[in-house]
Amino acid sequence: MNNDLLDRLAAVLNERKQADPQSSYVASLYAKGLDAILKKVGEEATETVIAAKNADSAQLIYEIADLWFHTLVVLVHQDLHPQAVLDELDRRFGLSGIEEKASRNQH
Ligand SMILES: N=c1c2ncn([C@@H]3O[C@H](COP(=O)(O)OP(=O)(O)OP(=O)(O)O)[C@@H](O)[C@H]3O)c2ncn1[C@@H]1O[C@H](COP(=O)(O)O)[C@@H](O)[C@H]1O
Repeated sequence: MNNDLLDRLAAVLNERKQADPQSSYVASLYAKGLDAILKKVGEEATETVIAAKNADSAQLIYEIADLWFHTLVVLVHQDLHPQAVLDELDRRFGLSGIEEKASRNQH
């Protein structure tokens, strides 16, 4: 998922806070509240586990897309931007030193 896609998706998810729940899936989730959104995250996580155990690659990609999507809905619902998660991953990657080792090996 590149940053541009995350930015555009986060902008749409924010806009849906003002949308009609009858016409938008995301607005309908917001209207149901945090517990309903978290229930979807749990369901998608379970479906991800099942797809992986079945070694079904296409289904696994589909379910992880659903899982990532619903975790993005949680972030935006909590007024957080997905960039904060990328920053945290970036920080951990930097701490691991893998980036430096890889660049050293190229020389
Ligand atoms: N990326 C997604 C996306 N991924 C998954 N989903 C929805 O997430 C749900 C996944 O639930 P399930 O797998 O349980 O399938 P389901 O049986 O249809 O779901 P339920 O009836 O149990 O809720 C489905 O209803 C999918 O349509 C998504 N809905 C919307 N988006 C994006 O969000 C944007 C805003 O969506 P709207 O709010 O609908 O305009 C869209 O432009 C899309 O880019």
